[in-house]
Parts: sequence; structure tokens; C-alpha cells
Amino acid sequence: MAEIDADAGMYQSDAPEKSGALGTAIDVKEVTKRFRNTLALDQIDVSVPKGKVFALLGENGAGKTTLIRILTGYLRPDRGVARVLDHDCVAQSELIRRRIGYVSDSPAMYEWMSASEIGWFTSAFYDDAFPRRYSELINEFEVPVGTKLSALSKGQRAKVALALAIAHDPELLILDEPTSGLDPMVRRQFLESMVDRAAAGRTVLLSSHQINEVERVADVVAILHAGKLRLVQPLDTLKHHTRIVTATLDDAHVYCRPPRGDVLSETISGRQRRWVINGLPDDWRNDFGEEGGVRSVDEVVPSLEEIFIAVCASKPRKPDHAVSFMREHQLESTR
Ligand SMILES: Nc1ncnc2c1ncn2[C@@H]1O[C@H](COP(=O)(O)OP(=O)(O)OP(=O)(O)O)[C@@H](O)[C@H]1O
Repeated sequence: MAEIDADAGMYQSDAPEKSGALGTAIDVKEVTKRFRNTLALDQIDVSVPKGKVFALLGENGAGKTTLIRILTGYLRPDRGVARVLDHDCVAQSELIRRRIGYVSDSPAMYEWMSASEIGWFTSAFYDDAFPRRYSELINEFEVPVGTKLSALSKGQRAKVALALAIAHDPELLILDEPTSGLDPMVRRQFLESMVDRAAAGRTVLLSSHQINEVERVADVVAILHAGKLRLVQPLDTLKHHTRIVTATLDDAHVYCRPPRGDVLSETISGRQRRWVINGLPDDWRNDFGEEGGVRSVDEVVPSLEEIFIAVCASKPRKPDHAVSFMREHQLESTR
């Protein structure tokens, strides 16, 4: 059972123990981070259930890397609490880094080592199975093992960073733009392996600009916009309950109220009104039943990219209009 907190507009669960059968991998409460004049993160509240591929989307500068750096203990929040695998991200960052796999958007590695040497070096920090898994991954990715990292291509280096992050079979894998630099075949292979990881109960946090790829693999999607978390929803729910509704009016100058639901964006063009609406009720057409001057209405299923653009193109709204937030991955209406 869950309900909407009318003041905060956020989805609140009254049964946190039910938040995913496997528990919670990431729990962030009211996290705020400022760099001088930039509010990089503004009261972020999010919880990621274990066993899910969680995609973090946002424009350049939205705050994705800042959030990831807080989760991995490389940055302290100014306010709020972040926990990963039940450890505090400030006080227990060492523990967290042992238990997770992390690939940053610009992985720093010992350039003078070869792929096999860096695998051997890193294996000292992990279990006995690390060298075997690392070597399997490196072979699968077809990375030359004896060449110095400095002499590898960008894509080959990305593959080494990924193999190092995955080889200890972490409970949580955090990836900041993981597929940039990878060729299409490896990208596909890699993303499919993320789905397999989630099916095996592992959790994956994926920050990416490749929205079409995210759409193929994510269970839950979060959209950050200008430091605010604007939307968190299971992808199925988001796609099932978000529509582009277009109304054609008799007169271009008449006001037309949008149908019920959370209006992510509104576009006015001559006699046409176009809304991207999350949480559109099935009987939305009734909203225009008694409306004079509406000639026709139509609905289209948007792609994730269209939803993303609608969220990011609209002006930031106050928290009381924030789209539903889930603490368990079951669908609950936001209305
Ligand atoms: N160390 C820093 N010092 C000052 N400002 C910073 C610092 N790190 C991040 N910022 C600012 O915080 C905001 C969020 O940056 P962040 O790197 O988290 O965005 P992002 O969503 O990861 O962007 P991108 O998709 O371009 O990687 C930006 O305005 C950025 O300029």
C-alpha cells in the first residue's frame, strides 16, 4: 500500500520492508550538493531495489556524475544521507568500494601496465575467482593482453575498465557512460550481460546518454534535470501510462485544458495543443467531452527519448508537481 504525500507530491511507501523482494541496493535521502554557485544536486530522494537495472538519465550537467561520486564515496554531500548496500557513503566508503564495481566516465588506470598486468594487480584486492573471470572477460572482449594500456584504443581501454569492474562479480555495478567508445556488437553484448546480472539478483546503475540503449535494458528509469530528480518510474509503467495527446481546436486563441495526469510538456502550435502526459487515465477522452471548440483528439505512445525531451525541455517545477517516485517497484497511481 502506498500513497501520495500531498505536500511533497512524492510517492511514499508505508511498507519499506516490501521494497523489492531482495531489499534495497541504494537509498538516497534529501541529498544536496553545491559547487560554489552551482546547485549540482537539489534534495535528491531515490531508492533502488536490488536485482534491477536502474538507468539514470539527464542532460549534460544534470548532476549524474555528482550523484555517482557521492554513492561511491568520492564526494561528500552537503546535506542528506546516501547509503549503498546498507553502508553509509561517507563513513563506510572503503567498504562500499570493495563490494561494488564502478566504471567512471573517464577511468584512470596505470597506463604503463598491460591488460594482463593490471588484472593481476587488481586481483590482490578481491577473491580467488577474480583472475579467471577477468581473463575470460578480456578474451571475450578480444583485448590484446600483452599491450600496454597507453597503446590500446579508446574502446579497448573501456573494455579493460569494464572487465576490472565486473570480474569480482559485484552486488552492485555502477557505470557512468559505460558504452561510449565500444563498437555496436560489444555494446549490445555488454548491455545484454547487464540484464543477465539483474536476473541473477545483481543491481546495475547505468548512467547514459544512449536513450535507445537504455530503453532496451532498464527496469527503472530516473530523469535528473538541473540537479532535481524529475521522474523515477519502472520503464514498463512509464511507457504504459505516458502518452502524447494532441487536441485540434476550432480557434487557435482559445484556452484548452489538458487532460488529467501529470503534464510533462505542453506545445502550442496554431490550433494544435500537444501534451506529453504521465499517468494519463484510460478514460482521458471524457475530459474533452463537454469542452467546446475541440475538433479532435488523438493519442500516440511516446518513445523514451520523447519522454526524456519532454521532461528536460519543460521548466523545472516545484516539488509538489514532481512525478511519482517509487520505493517499491510495483505500479501505484500518481493521481
Ligand atoms: N568539481 C566541480 N567543481 C565545480 N563544479 C562542478 C564540479 N563537478 C561538477 N560540477 C558542476 O555540477 C553540475 C553537475 O555536473 P555533473 O558532472 O554531475 O553532470 P552530469 O550529469 O554528469 O553531466 P555529463 O552528462 O555532461 O557528464 C555541472 O554544472 C558541473 O559544472
